[in-house]
Amino acid sequence: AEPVTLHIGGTFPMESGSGGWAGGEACLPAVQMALEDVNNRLDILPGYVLNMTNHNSQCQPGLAMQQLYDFLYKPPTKLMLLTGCSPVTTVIAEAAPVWKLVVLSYGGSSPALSNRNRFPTLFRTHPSANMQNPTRIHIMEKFKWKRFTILMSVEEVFVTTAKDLEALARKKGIRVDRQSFYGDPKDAMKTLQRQDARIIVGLFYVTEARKVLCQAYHHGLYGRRYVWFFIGWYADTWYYPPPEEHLNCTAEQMAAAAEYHFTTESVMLSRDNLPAISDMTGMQFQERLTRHFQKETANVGGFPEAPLAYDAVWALALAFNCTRNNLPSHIRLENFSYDNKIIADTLFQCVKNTSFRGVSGKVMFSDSGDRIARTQIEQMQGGKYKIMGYYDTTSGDLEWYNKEQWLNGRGPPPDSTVIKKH
Ligand SMILES: CC1(C)CO[C@@H](CC(=O)O)CN1
Repeated sequence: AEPVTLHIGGTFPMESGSGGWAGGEACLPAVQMALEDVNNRLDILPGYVLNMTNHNSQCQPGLAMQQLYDFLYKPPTKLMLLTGCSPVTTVIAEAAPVWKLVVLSYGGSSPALSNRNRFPTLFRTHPSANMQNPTRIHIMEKFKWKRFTILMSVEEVFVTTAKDLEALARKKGIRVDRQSFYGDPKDAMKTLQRQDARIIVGLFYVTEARKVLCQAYHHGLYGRRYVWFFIGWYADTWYYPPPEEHLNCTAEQMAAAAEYHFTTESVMLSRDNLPAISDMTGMQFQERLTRHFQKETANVGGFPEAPLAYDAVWALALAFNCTRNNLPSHIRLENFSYDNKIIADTLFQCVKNTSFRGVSGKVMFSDSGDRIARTQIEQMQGGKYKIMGYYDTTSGDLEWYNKEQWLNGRGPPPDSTVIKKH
């Protein structure tokens, strides 16, 4: 018999529009690869074939609303929606429950998306930006730093991340000061100097990071007595000053200020040699996806997040499979409609119980639908990032390689309030 088609909708930000994330360039091919792989598997959804209608959201919420309308009011009925960047995920995941739709986001990092009241049916294979906070606190404790300063740009994702970081620090008796800025960090940097800030966690996009680094150089806020934490998903050479940004720092000055800074980022590609459920290891997936592009993958939007997009389709397919096996005999998956509570509730439970080895690592969701992922810590040494270790939030274990370096080879700098032993 002909296989029955199950339809899904997907939005992909192919251009960054107003400075958003243009991750669709790599994530759309990754999703299409996953749909092909799942449809070729006889042991998953036998008798069914998955089909996706996709739109280019340009990371624009307004455009995404129009596309949601298109998904909903143009047949055929969709059983689930895939979304990319946070602003689009926010509007679609807030509306979706009205049509009893589950939303799976492969690119939403905003901590605000963990709100189960606003987004009751949202799950994301992309970790929340908050996932890095327990790691940052663990490192502060490891080096016995009792005080640090958050320097942040006032975008929502950084404001929410900073709030979570402060709350965690307070719980651990670590003092936190916070300096925020929008666009130009100059005044905030002057305040850091006045407050004798030594351990600084930076929360901003890469363009602001370069301005901060150049200001740090000119204010002398670097070297033996300072430790900077930057976000780890900037490009490896992010601190080279692009001429068009007119930073009044040379490459050497930027490199000097950047030396020995730490970064934290969520692990998005499994390093396991054990193959994932798709029979590929993370590396094999990456090699296969690279063949789709004629240019350097470092310049392909969303390439680091592609494993998350690939695994989102597997999570969706396994949840459909689970739903098929748990429906009452008189109801079939293809009977899904936007007011069918039994299928919607069964599907929600199946997604909630997701647990499989993906190319991005173990895929599991917390009660708020967040991706549970490990964090990677690196340090800039001699202009190159070196992996310092991994932190597993679930177990609280820090796998540390003892390769960190400090200026003049001595131990970590004091945070200027460490109670000196008399
Ligand atoms: C790590 C990054 C770049 C964080 O922003 C995500 C996009 C978003 O949250 O809108 C994509 N991944």
